[in-house]
Amino acid sequence: MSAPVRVGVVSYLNAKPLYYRLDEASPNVQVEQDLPSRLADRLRLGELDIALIPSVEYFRGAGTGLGYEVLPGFAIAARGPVRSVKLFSRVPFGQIKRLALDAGSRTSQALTRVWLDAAHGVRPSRIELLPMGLPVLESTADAVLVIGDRAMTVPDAPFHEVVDLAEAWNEMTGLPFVFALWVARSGADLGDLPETLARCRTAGLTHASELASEHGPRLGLDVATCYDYLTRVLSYDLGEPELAGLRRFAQMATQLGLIPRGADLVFHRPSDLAARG
Ligand SMILES: C=C(O[C@@H]1C=C(C(=O)O)C=C[C@H]1O)C(=O)O
Repeated sequence: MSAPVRVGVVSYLNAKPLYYRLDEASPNVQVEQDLPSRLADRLRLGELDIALIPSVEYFRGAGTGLGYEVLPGFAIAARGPVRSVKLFSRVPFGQIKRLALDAGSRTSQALTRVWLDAAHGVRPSRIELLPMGLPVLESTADAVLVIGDRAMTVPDAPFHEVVDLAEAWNEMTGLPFVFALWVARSGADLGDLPETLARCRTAGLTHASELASEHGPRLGLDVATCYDYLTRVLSYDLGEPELAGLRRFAQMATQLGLIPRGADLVFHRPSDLAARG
């Protein structure tokens, strides 16, 4: 038997439908859960063959010649508010000088800077990481970006202004926002993994109520909220509207120097496509 395909998956609730029972569906995969930022680093180091990585990290890898390939048709995206990517600010957005960014994120880190620049003309002079272990309310930065499961339980009340960044993006551009993509290292032999992942996504969404009941209580969220989050708030397709959102984001992030110039989308082409004619 050939070596297992090393698959990195985001540990947050939002990604669960994309790899629903993947290890049962495919015996030759090794599934590893991690934070989005860590998955990006591990894919870059060659410790994984394919991973759900922050979309901005695809462009960084592609722009530095890593030979990354996007699996067509899949994404973690939102067409309106996403609920789990929020900027909590103690001062009016236009006055943010010191910004703390969730250490688990990469894409939303860039989105925060793109949005602050485009919507408020703000480029914070001091940018730091919000460590995973630090309670959000303990950060003394002017504003704090928080993503994923923990973002959904941070109260708004202690802050001056709070924004859902996917909603803000949609209001600014009229486009969906793409947070993460399945990205493979070029040359990785994925076998029939793309087809298996498509089946997992279908099964995951069919079993969204089971995922909501399993994870809601653990995360301190009610099951109906989780179900709504998985089935209505998030979208898992990479269609034309998502691609338009992704390209616009890449353009704006490039202008701010957050992505190298010339990074373009390259899609993974199944190895048996040519054989099928
Ligand atoms: C919507 C979210 O998407 C996540 C956000 C990411 C990022 O900001 O880099 C990466 C992966 C996604 O799972 C979230 O975690 O809340």
